[in-house]
Amino acid sequence: MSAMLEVADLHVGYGKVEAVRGVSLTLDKGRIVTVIGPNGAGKTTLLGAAMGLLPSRGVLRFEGADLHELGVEDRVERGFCLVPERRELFGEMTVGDNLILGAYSRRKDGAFVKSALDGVFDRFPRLAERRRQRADTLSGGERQMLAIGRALMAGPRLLLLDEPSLGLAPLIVRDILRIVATLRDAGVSILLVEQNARAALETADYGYVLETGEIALHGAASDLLNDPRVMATYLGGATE
Ligand SMILES: Nc1ncnc2c1ncn2[C@@H]1O[C@H](COP(=O)(O)OP(=O)(O)OP(=O)(O)O)[C@@H](O)[C@H]1O
Repeated sequence: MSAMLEVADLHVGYGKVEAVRGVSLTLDKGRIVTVIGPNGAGKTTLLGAAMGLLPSRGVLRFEGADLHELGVEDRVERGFCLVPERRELFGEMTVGDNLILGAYSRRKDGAFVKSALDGVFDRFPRLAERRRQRADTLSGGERQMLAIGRALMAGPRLLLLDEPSLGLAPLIVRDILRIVATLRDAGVSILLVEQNARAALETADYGYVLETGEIALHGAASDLLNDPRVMATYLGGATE
């Protein structure tokens, strides 16, 4: 089976500074692949290149098609959707209106928008309860749910998630990542970038460790959770 997303020897830089240096990874359809690593390792940069927000060189293919030939909108059309690290919600708009913006590319198809909205509200009852509330009145966890919900409004096939656990309490992180796992079970493929290595590896099928722009280690997520190097550096020294 060929990979849904194939990245090989990818280089991404800001001017002369190379932030991603020869990264290779693959993501098979219906899987959660996580990229873990410390602050500044290049995780966000990697997602930016995959989404087409940053120029890159190397192999970048989606279902066999060369992504370098596709702009951001083409990638969205093919089913890419990025949930950015800062969530980037419109605070003064209601929860419902933020969600509807997520279906912007299909805004003229009222039946699609309604059914997508119903789908998000089924998945996130908390957002349904707060649909008329301003987004800036939500808690951190609810904002992350809204950011993911807005991405789902576009009907994604590949979700790029940038640090969904950022700033959230451990119990909320668990809730959010449980939802991420249900999305995978519903057929959405997921590239999950995280600093919270344990939570990410407990959720993902496969993991890559990114250090200063290079893949230091990769393997089945369950193996990485028990890898002494990962344990020592990213999991606080021991498994629970
Ligand atoms: N706009 C930019 N201009 C110049 N350098 C940048 C820019 N954005 C990121 N960098 C640099 O690229 C490197 C990788 O940053 P990146 O944000 O991709 O890391 P990260 O692993 O996502 O870290 P974090 O968890 O802090 O977001 C860092 O050295 C960072 O300082």
